[in-house]
Amino acid sequence: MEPRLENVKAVRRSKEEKKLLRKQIKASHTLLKHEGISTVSKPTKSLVVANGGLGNGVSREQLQAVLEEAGEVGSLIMHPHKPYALVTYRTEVSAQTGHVLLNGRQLQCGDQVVTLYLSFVDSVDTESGGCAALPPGLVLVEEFVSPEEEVLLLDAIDWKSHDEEVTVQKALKHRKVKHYGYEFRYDNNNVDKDKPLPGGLPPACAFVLERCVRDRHVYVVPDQLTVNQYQAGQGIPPHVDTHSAFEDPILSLSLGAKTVMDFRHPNGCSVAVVLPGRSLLVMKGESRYLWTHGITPRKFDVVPACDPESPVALTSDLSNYSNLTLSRRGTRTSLTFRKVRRTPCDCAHPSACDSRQVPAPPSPPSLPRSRTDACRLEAKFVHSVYNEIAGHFSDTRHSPWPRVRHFLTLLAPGSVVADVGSGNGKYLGVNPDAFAMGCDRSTALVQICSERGFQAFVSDALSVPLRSGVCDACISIAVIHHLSTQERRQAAIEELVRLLRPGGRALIYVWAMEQEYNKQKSKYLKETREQAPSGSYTDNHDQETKGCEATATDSHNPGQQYSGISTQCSKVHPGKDSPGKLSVHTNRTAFNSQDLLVPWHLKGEGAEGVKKGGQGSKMIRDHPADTQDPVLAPCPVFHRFYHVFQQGELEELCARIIGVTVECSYHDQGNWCVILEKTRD
Ligand SMILES: O=C(O)CCC(=O)C(=O)O
Ligand SMILES: [Fe+2]
Repeated sequence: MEPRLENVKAVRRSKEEKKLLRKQIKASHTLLKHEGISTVSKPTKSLVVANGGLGNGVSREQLQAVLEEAGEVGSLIMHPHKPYALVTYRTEVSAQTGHVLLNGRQLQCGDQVVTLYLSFVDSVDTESGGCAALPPGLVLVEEFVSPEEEVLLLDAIDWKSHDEEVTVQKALKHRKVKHYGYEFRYDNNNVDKDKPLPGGLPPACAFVLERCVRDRHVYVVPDQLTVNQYQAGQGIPPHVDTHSAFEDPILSLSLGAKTVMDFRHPNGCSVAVVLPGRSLLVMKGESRYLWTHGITPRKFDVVPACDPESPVALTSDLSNYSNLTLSRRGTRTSLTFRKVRRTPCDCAHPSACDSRQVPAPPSPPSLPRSRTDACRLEAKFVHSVYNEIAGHFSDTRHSPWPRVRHFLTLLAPGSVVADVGSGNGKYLGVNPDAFAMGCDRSTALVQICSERGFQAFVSDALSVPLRSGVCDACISIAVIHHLSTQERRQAAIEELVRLLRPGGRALIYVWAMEQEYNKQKSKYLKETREQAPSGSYTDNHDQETKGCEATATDSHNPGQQYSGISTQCSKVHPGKDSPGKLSVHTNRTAFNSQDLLVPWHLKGEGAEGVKKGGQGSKMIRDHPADTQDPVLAPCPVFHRFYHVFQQGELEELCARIIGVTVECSYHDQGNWCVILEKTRD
């Protein structure tokens, strides 16, 4: 009996080990795919700890303690929201011990358990970023009021009448809001300027206002106050305070627990600002008019680890930091003081200004009649739009489409692949054995590729700066439909063919006019607004569905700020009045013309949290952007030009090109696709 038992035990152990190894390999594939981190098999001093990130709810202290079981830790890098950490031990022996000892280790993080998987990496960049610049015009004044004054101010807020109005359930879900001076109406994002509230501002606030004037933060005394009280887990969606409602600047006094406020430029650049209790935030100029501000609803913030409990204001783009930790949120009350505006806003940011949007709608563009027209149309309705929406666009693009992945994974090791129109680079890491280069017309998207560790450069799809015949394969996914004439669409395919060596293959995807094929509706049509609420993104086949969709708020939000930004056509309505003009497509409906403008509703940071939580990476799940929140985030609308392809059109275009054969063509979730082979030079 003895030996048999021993045998069973041995088999069991090795099964567990095998399972662990499988999971570890899977984790390192995920790291490569989503984070661009390559692991190596030979031992080094550095390890990537999958699932050991701040994004998994693991705190720095907790992870450090576990890692030190294996030896002395030289550096530990934990980036905000990421599902991994990077550790460098003092010696390779310690790293090897850590690799053996800690693989599969389970950590209790709040009410969830995470399992760590460790793999060696070649080296770790230990650069710790400094403080990022604040958005222009933003000033943070620490210790603006004393602890005694803080108590006095908090006592002066009368929540009683507020609490009677809201049900317990609502109060639990949302931050508490109370207005003084004038009511701020969330239905039209404006104030009733002719209906001042009785009682004005609480007298207890007078000293704050005097101090603000004394210190020249404002020149005109504010006459409106909004008090927001946030419990841990509550937030405010990203928004710009309506230009036509309030003057510049806006002052926000933070009382109680500190929080992190996120500022975001329309180009996607974001800065997280730690607001300590008793500090005054002055939003002026660009930071007041152009950048959105918001607080992501979550229970922990990621803050620099140096002194997380200190009230010192640390303003930074947290993604530059390596030395970060989690800080539990508490109750924060903010007093936002504003001056009601009596004349239309004449700020320097008309693209974001609701006062500027009353004039007649700008005329929609027509289909181009010349090469110059086409370039102009694409510059305005494709290139500049992708630059403006790059951050949000990238947030909605994570999973490679299976058939594109399949094409890439079949390539022989060492193959050279060009992804022409690589977007955020989601295909560049799919086949680690191939050498993939990305290029895109959008500088902002190329920047995102580089940040993810991919090779990418800025290039027009019609003239890629690579030698002819250098590629074994090319992909062009959701790119050619953005070209506005047939000549240019054909030229884009010719350019792919030029890059291929004889025998090389290209995979092309374009959006299909036929969104229903073989009696099957594409996901784009199937996902109704209710199924895809604002900010809820899942990534799948349909290229242009997540994010360009109209959201539930659109139709109920007459006060929504349409910026139209670069496109200037957010109020374009096609049809009878504008013959020959491009029509604006209604998202998630069938196409009724081949050449059209497709709206993209730019969302802020709130959506990001949802996306990250939904990636299966065990990230802390930020509360989904709260569509019920009374503050409606202004949602600028951009329009992108598309030529949707009819059945057979893509093949026909390929057939015009000499030295090419179409190997196969298919319909894939609302796209027409071909694989072509270059038969000769
Ligand atoms: O809580 C804060 O500091 C900001 C509040 C705010 O942005 C607003 O009420 O518009
Ligand atoms: Fe605000």
